[in-house]
Amino acid sequence: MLNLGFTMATRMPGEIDKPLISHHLVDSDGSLAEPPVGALKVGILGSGDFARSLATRLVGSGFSVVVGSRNPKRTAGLFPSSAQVTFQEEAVTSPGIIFVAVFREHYSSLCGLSDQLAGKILVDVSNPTEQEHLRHLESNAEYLASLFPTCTVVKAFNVISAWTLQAGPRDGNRQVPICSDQPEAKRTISEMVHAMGFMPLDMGSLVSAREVEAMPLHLLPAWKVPALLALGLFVCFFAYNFTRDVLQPYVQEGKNKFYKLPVSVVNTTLPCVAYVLLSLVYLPGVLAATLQLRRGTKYHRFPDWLDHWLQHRKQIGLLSFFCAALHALYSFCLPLRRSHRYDLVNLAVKQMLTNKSHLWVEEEVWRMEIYLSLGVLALGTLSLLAITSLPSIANSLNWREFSFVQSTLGFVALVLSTLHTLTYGWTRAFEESRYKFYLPPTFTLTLLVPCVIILAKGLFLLPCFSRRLTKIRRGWEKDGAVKFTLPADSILAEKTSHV
Ligand SMILES: NC(=O)C1=CN([C@@H]2O[C@H](COP(=O)(O)OP(=O)(O)OC[C@H]3O[C@@H](n4cnc5c(N)ncnc54)[C@H](OP(=O)(O)O)[C@@H]3O)[C@@H](O)[C@H]2O)C=CC1
Ligand SMILES: [Fe+3]
Repeated sequence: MLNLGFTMATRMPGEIDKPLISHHLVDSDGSLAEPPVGALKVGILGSGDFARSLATRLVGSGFSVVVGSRNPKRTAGLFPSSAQVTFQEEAVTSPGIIFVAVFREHYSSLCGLSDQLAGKILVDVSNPTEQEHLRHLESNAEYLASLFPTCTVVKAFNVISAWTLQAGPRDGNRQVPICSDQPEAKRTISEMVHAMGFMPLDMGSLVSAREVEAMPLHLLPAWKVPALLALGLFVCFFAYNFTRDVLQPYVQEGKNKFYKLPVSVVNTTLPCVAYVLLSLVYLPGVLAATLQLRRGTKYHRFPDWLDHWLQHRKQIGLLSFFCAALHALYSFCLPLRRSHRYDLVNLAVKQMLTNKSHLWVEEEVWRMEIYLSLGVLALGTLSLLAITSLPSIANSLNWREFSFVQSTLGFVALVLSTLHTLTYGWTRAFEESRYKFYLPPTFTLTLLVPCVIILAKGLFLLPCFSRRLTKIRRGWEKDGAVKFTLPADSILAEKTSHV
């Protein structure tokens, strides 16, 4: 392994995360200190945004930095004073590790340095654009390796932005995926990553570079389907509520109720979306358990659609929480609307005219008290679920605690939401006057799936089903014989074992 200089500390057993070199070498006045004499020398080719941030972080982490530029005079002033900025040829002579902070299309312009670079580690930090990624079959790192066959290429740091490097690891993404065909070189760069305060993540050989380079191109891939689902539900429920609450009074009675669109209709739509989404978090688990019960074994792959659905439960749950939180906020705003005040005043005037002094419907009062309380409890439970799904919190829970919160408390949230919806509806579902255009009140549409889930969960608790499910999940087959299994299948089955 390459020696990382005399500032290296000895690592104690178990201290995996402790950097071998003290990072953030900052003077008491906040400026970056000079690297210690004898510190490991690192070269950087390029003097752009990334090179500057990298040099700053490297100097701050105790490395000696030499930058290779085509025009050192122009760029020297932009780098920390302790970094040496010189011509490319001079910069690559002494360091054993060279960061290539130039774009792929300029790699070939570095070929003149092949002799000086021979035997050294080249760190490829580049990121392709989406078009480049599709256009080139080989990754940037593999291309660099093909141009410099006498060098060892390591892919690293491409997922870290120049800004994160500059600001320090505390403000950004700490993980740095690394891959190379040379384990020794990979280890050396991992040490550097540690020293700079980041966490190295071994991605294997250089073939993985394509995957590593694709990482920053993804735009929330796990959220695409859940977000589209939530949007689709929102559009459907909004259209339904618009037809019932705005279009119908306009067409049949000539009443203009379009003012309801921004707040009232949205607020009737949001709880429906939240409620259906929450049901969709628990429905695949019920389907998976039903499939296992029917097949009598867990060693059968679930259909692809069910597997994908199971994997997206967290995102669907978080979107459900988001809609529920918005519903709570909108509900707070309802009494603030001018239309609401007019309604109240009009009601008071109407009462006076009809000589009624005391308006108090005991049943309505109770209904509202109960459904508000249940709504607050449901939102509180959903908040707990959302908080525990954050990686930092989830990592601090053991498997049983996590399963209890996500499975048991999640189910409690579903039951509370169902009760909230039922008490909101109370007898409304059966009142003929509530059916407009022959369309039933919206909440009745949302009740079917959660009720099926609650019923199924109740059934699974019955001894005959629960015993059978336990047996299946522990690997006891219908005929008593344990079949040959693929590990992937059992992992998949385990994922649903907390249904
Ligand atoms: N900016 C960022 O946040 C991130 C950037 N990266 C990667 O880092 C690399 C550099 O990016 P960035 O610093 O932003 O880009 P810049 O355009 O700011 O810098 C590119 C540098 O390449 C050097 N260079 C060397 N040879 C040539 C040449 N023939 N033609 C033009 N320039 C040349 C230039 O330095 P000189 O003139 O001194 O020779 C120039 O400053 C890229 O591969 C990028 O994908 C990766 C992650 C994040
Ligand atoms: Fe509500």
